[in-house]
Amino acid sequence: MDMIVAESRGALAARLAAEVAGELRHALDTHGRASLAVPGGTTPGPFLERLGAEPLPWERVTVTLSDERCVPADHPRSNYRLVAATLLAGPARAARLVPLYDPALPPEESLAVWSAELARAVLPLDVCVLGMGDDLHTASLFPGAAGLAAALDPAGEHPLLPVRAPADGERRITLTAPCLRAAGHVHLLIQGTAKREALDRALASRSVAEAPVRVVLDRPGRTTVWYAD
Ligand SMILES: O=C(O)[C@H](O)[C@@H](O)[C@H](O)[C@H](O)COP(=O)(O)O
Repeated sequence: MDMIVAESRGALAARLAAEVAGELRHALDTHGRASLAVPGGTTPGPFLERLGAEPLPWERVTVTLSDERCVPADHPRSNYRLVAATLLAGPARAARLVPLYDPALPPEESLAVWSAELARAVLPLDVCVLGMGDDLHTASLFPGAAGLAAALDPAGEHPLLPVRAPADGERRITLTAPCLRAAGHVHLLIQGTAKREALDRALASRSVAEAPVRVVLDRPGRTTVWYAD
């Protein structure tokens, strides 16, 4: 795991956007298309906006989410809504955004439909940008979550699984650990001393169940942590 510390949160967003754009360009040059997963939450907005302004052939890029709350796409908590409003607000609007959840379908059918679409058109991810919580979750792989063991299973064959966030029981859909670990490049975007301290706890932890973010940390040269105070 490599770590880059930026002098400000603005510089962090700009530097990560340039790095991810370069990795997408490499994927496009190598196999004609590129796939990217991005997180929701309160941190990634400036990064997503900077990336979306990059001059790429976005019509050949497929974007999806690291996880999704089980809410309609126009709901304030929707990650799809966040990404559509930031990353896809400019030149990147030509990209295809693949959701992880369709409230119009029964949950099992929604999971099957989008799992199949990820397998057909998105996976393996060329680039995966993730966030992290102070509780050491990433995507929606929350410690103590109902469904966590199946989502962490290294032999698991599902790219997507349902979980419930332990704090409030919110239903979520998450990319699973094998799916995250198969990504070409993983970038963990964190800000603030509380998350810096949480990262230290994750690195010291010996339990993936207690520190799910570990599923992407032990990847020398393929995972980079991006941090600013
Ligand atoms: O749906 C989500 O909430 C995200 O995908 C989640 O994994 C997020 O990255 C972390 O919870 C950090 O969130 P903040 O950026 O808000 O701290």
